Amino acid sequence: MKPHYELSGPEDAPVVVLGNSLGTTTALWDRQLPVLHRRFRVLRYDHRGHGGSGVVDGPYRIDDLADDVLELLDALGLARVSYCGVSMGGMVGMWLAGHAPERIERLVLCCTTAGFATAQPWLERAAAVRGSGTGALAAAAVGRWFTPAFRAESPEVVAGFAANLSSVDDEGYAGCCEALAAMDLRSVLPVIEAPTVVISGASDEATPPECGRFIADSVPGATFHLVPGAHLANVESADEVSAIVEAHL
Ligand SMILES: O=C(O)CC1=CCC(=O)O1
Repeated sequence: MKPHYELSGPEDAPVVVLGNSLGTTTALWDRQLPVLHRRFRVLRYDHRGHGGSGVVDGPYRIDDLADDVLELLDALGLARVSYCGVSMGGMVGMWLAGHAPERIERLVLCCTTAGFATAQPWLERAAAVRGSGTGALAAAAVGRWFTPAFRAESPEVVAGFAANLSSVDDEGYAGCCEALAAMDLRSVLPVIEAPTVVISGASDEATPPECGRFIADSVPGATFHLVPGAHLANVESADEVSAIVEAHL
């Protein structure tokens, strides 16, 4: 299904697509926009069930989320783009670069993994959210997304992310959890041709730095950066991440 999208920045500039993590919306990238708009046309979109996108019943697979991006690129007449993704958005990026290499110019993978050790926690979370809704997850989620120091310093930013998560459709969130349960992208990493940068948050417990290092070691020529922050390190270390992204793209 074609997702909700927002295009911004200079109309004649090369396009970079920004992919979000589970439970977040296009607002995830607000802090990167001033830097990216200097040189790029920015295409942000929401995963199915998230933000302004429609929802279909789950379970989904990462392939479905990636097909949504390809449908959007086709609808906008974009043959080839660069792609940056945080967490689940990064998984979509790995899938696209591995399965549709002709569409991906350069790749940034932030706070992500090519596979989880076990599916069970994701299946349990899918069941929990179908029972109690996304609002019930918000407090625990922001505890994974931001360090205690950032939560204390920027409570209004954290509250905004919690509110956005609470607005995510329950079935859409659950379907994405099931995509994460089934996701294993390890076999595509060695065939990725797009020049790739991997970024991890030093305090990320959801996709710890060793997950990023594994990706960087497996994608030919990829480089690895460790920045301060937890799972949404692009928010917490916005300047560092923006500089890495701009330099790579
Ligand atoms: O559990 C979370 O919220 C962290 C996370 C894992 C995959 C993703 O996109 O976010």
